[in-house]
Amino acid sequence: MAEFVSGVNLFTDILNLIVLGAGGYFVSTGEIGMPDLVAYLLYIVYFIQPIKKLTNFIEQYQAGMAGFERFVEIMDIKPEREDSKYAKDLENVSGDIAFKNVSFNYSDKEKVLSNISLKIKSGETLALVGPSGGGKTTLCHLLPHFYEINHGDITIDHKNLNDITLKSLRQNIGMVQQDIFLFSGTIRDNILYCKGDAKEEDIIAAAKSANIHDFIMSLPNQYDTYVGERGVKLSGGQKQRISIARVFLKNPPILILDEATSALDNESEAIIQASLEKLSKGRTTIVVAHRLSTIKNADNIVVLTPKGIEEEGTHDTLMKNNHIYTKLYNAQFKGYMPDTV
Ligand SMILES: Nc1ncnc2c1ncn2[C@@H]1O[C@H](COP(=O)(O)OP(=O)(O)OP(=O)(O)O)[C@@H](O)[C@H]1O
Repeated sequence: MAEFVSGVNLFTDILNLIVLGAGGYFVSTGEIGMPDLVAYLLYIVYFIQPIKKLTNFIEQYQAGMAGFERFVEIMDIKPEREDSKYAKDLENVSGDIAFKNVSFNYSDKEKVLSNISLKIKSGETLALVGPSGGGKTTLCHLLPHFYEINHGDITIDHKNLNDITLKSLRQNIGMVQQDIFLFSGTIRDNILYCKGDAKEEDIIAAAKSANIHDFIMSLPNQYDTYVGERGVKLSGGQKQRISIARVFLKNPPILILDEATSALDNESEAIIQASLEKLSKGRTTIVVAHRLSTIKNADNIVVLTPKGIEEEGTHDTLMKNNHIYTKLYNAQFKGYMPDTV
């Protein structure tokens, strides 16, 4: 299709040149007069240019859809799974979460998570830390049922994920991920994605809570500003804050924050951290933390390594243990590297 579109655009460009060239030639030889030339120009404007606009529209639509499908893949489709006939909607969620002896692997080759058990009480924050590849993101992705586990149970409010309709499950979970997806459209469209019927004042309140409203108002078209290839270019921090506004608007009782590893400048990081703290208030939150400074106040910190859960407790308890967490912490704050993690 893309080849067809660019082929049509090339064709209309050549047609424009031929018509203009021929018009110029016949005017210069005196064979046609000005009225004919005007007719030629009208032909270009009314016939050829609309074809071009249409093909450009198709091109933009395709680019937008490709990105949109990637996003939907994350929140809606992965994997294609039918609800069981006993599945019920998750309603009035309080947000108690439990993983009981959960094992999971992507393929037959190696187990990514083996016999993981943990609990998160309603409204509390659990932080996952540990070396790269330990399975932190994977564990988060099991909660919205992106994958089927091989063994064990995952429950929300004591209801097994298998007995909850996928749609209602995901309506109750908000995610702020490392890879932020904004689709081609306006800033308003992007904030509205999870709640299409939201009122204007709610959109603005969400943007204010995500510390992005003032920036949006500084743009010439404000909330109607286009983002994406043909729109305004946004920094990583600004995109992150728009994705946070989206979750504020959705207002789910359960939150998954997979902290971005990419370097944000200190100012952006502080602003984003402040809005994430506000977002997680009163919600059951799982946070994957790479910067340990952000999770000192978490109710529970789990150290996940390829061996499984190696340590668990509050920041103070884990520092007293003087084991893996202490080494990770000291590596970040005192500048020396751990030798065993
Ligand atoms: N979609 C996937 N398909 C196959 N293997 C995967 C997939 N995603 C992750 N893995 C593998 O699973 C293991 C755990 O990865 P995961 O991303 O969960 O770790 P992590 O602790 O979140 O790492 P990081 O701190 O680098 O984000 C790794 O060996 C990784 O290569």
